[in-house]
Amino acid sequence: MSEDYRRNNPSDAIVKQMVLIDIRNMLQSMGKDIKSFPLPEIDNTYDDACGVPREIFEESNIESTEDDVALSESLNNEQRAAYDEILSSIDSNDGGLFFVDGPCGTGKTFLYRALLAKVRSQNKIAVATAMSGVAASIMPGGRTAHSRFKIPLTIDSGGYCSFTKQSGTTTLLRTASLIVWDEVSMIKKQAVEALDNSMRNIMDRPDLPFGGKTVVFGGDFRQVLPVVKKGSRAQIVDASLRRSYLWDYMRHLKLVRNMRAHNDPWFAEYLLRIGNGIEAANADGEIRLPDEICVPYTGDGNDLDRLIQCIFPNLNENMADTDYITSRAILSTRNDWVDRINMKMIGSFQGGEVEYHSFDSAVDDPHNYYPSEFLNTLTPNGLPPHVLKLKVGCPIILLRNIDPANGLCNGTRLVVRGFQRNTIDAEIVLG
Ligand SMILES: Nc1ncnc2c1ncn2[C@@H]1O[C@H](COP(=O)(O)OP(=O)(O)OP(=O)(O)O)[C@@H](O)[C@H]1O
Repeated sequence: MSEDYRRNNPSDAIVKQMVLIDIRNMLQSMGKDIKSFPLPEIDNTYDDACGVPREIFEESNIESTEDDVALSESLNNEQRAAYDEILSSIDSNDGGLFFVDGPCGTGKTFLYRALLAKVRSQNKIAVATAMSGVAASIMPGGRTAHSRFKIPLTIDSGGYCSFTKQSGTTTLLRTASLIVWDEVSMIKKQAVEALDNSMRNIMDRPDLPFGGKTVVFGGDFRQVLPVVKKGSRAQIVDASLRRSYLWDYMRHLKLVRNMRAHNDPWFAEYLLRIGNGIEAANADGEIRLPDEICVPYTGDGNDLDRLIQCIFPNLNENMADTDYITSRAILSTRNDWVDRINMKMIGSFQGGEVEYHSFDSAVDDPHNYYPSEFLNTLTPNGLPPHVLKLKVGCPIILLRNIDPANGLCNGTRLVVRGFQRNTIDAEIVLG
């Protein structure tokens, strides 16, 4: 970080201040305060935000590209109707809630991008969020909803977001003309209701949903629903936004035409049949995948190698090609399988291997019930394995929101370019 600043600034003191300001901003975006760390005092003279809350400063500096501004000209009829309706709600005083309802590939993201560009080109603030970091990162200025709205990780009905009335988040949300929240079908209704409660409060309009803002939700209930640990089907459905009191306030904007289908119409229709529950299934509700999209299982011990060979053919000739690396992926349902597949894949890459080890120890464990050998075998969500093996050129995925404003958020895909003792040099390739 300091090296970047040093190029334009010979003074050590100024470089130090600029780095401290960056660290403060990153900590702020994670909901932390630099004052709780033993770091030198900050001199705000070097802060380019000049006292404007960081959230507003960043949002007002998002510049829409020419391509994004031009998107509105190529909307299809359904997208155009939704676009016009949402824009006219922004101009009204009482806002409105919208749910963009479309199966995968019907151009929901395309529509959000067109809306965000239009609103920002009028020098208004548009806040773009999604449930996952990956979906957030394909919208300009996108953030995960949890980090943007400070939604508590566990939340009951009637809860509130954890920003205060004096915070930068409050100023941002009060000023915003449009809020977009994608993948809301995957989020628990209590999280959306918490934002509703907080918005009614900060806007001082307790009788209007979201305090009279224009909020565009999007998602597809045919895809993934909220996670309810050990929840039954009924509990999962009950946790979804469709069961919220807010659902009835939403104007439903349907997108039906599949804009991705021209690449692979058969697959688009197949996914739609599964999502709509009309694909043939056996008595246990299981669907048989057609042979032409399967790598057959033989049980001879080489199945995983065959799968890797099929998805990543000629890996070593193509490993420098970022398009090749990022346009394919092997997904797995369990973390221990992900680790096994990763180990095999790393073995297939050319070049020297570097190993990073975690430091696992249990706090307050005087009888050593949790020895580090045991802790090292655990594969919890969101943490890398105890032994992380990497090679230059291999793809990696970020598991934390380190610097969302600069594209480093949970789900960003990168390619390893080099190694330091405690850090990895990597280049963002997607997200
Ligand atoms: N009006 C349009 N004109 C041209 N291309 C479009 C249009 N709308 C969408 N597309 C293209 O169709 C593809 C799918 O669109 P998009 O990603 O917005 O769909 P989505 O509904 O968000 O899909 P998913 O639910 O899978 O995320 C993209 O390549 C997008 O650029």
